[in-house]
Amino acid sequence: MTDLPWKRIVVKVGSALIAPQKQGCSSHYLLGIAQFITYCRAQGIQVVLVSSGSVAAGWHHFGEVDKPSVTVKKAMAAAGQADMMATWNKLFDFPTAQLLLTHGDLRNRDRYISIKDTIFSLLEHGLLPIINENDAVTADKLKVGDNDNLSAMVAAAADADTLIICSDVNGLYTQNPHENPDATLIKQVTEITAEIYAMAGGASSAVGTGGMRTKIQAAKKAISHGIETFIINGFDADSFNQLLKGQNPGTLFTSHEKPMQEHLHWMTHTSQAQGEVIVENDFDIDLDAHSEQLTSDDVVAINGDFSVGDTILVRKGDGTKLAKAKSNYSSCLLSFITDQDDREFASEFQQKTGPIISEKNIAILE
Ligand SMILES: Nc1ncnc2c1ncn2[C@@H]1O[C@H](COP(=O)(O)OP(=O)(O)O)[C@@H](O)[C@H]1O
Ligand SMILES: N[C@@H](CCC(=O)OP(=O)(O)O)C(=O)O
Repeated sequence: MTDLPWKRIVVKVGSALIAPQKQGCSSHYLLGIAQFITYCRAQGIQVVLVSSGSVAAGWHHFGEVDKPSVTVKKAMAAAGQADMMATWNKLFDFPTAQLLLTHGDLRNRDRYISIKDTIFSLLEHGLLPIINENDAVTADKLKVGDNDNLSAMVAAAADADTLIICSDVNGLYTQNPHENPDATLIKQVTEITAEIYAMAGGASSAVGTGGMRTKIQAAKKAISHGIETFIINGFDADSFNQLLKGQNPGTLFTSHEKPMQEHLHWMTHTSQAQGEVIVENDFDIDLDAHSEQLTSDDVVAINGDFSVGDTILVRKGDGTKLAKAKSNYSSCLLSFITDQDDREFASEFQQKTGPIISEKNIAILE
């Protein structure tokens, strides 16, 4: 064993490790993961567990179904979540706590802060937070949809330094290894390019969601927050031995040296724009340095209903996304000013009320 450099880690466990046969939970593969978590905690490393598997664990209660409806899947999740927690609890001799989240919770800044507080309080008091999406209640518009992206959002909220995604393959291959025997493992990724995305396909197992594609999205979110990300094979106990020796058992995504500021990261990767402000195609203000210069004169259209403080997307009419930002105006007030024929009145109004978006609350999009 080596001295591990981690202070706080998030371990994400895929469905295939929890309920491989869709016949309820099995502790077969979880034992090695639980030992790894227990060892890390004994070294003073704080651990958050993001566990998939509620749907797969609850599946067997619903007869022989191949493709369950959305409603049945929600019911499977409700049944399987309790079983999954009970299985984890049998493997730990310290207390755990369950958090079930939706994107609706994470994208609301107040609820996001509240989630952060809860995670930190659990960690301070020595509990292991076990997090999953609240599949039983969520709807399309409100869900993250996969636990890879959820684990990256959780890692950012927990201010973790490392995210370990335990899957059913050794890491990212040049192609899906189940479909292409010639695919080779990529050991390290320093930049997530279009080429990396092109390698990653969807899930091919009966229980996985998202496949490698959502793992790359998760890595992208995590590394921009300064969080190193591993994709490893959770079926192989040696993966955990290697991690404990400071080695890379799968694919390592190295983190950015200069992480984004916390609230800008949240705005870029977790919050969802409630509306859009469309500017002229020839708009050329450098929003990074001069966001306050954006005025109603530049705005050609406003889409959606948003309130003061909501996240908005600023984009050009041709579709180019410029920035996500916190709006200082409601959509209603902004439309009122933009529609004014008396431009002098509009200008004076904005001088008194302040800029549409402020410099400290803008995240420039690549
Ligand atoms: N380039 C790739 N490298 C590795 N696996 C890939 C790739 N493209 C697609 N996959 C698929 O992604 C799967 C892992 O994702 P998924 O089934 O969602 O598992 P998990 O439950 O661990 O999230 C692999 O089993 C494989 O079928
Ligand atoms: N929240 C779902 C899992 C969603 C998911 O992303 O699954 P997986 O690809 O196995 O990590 C569940 O508990 O069944």
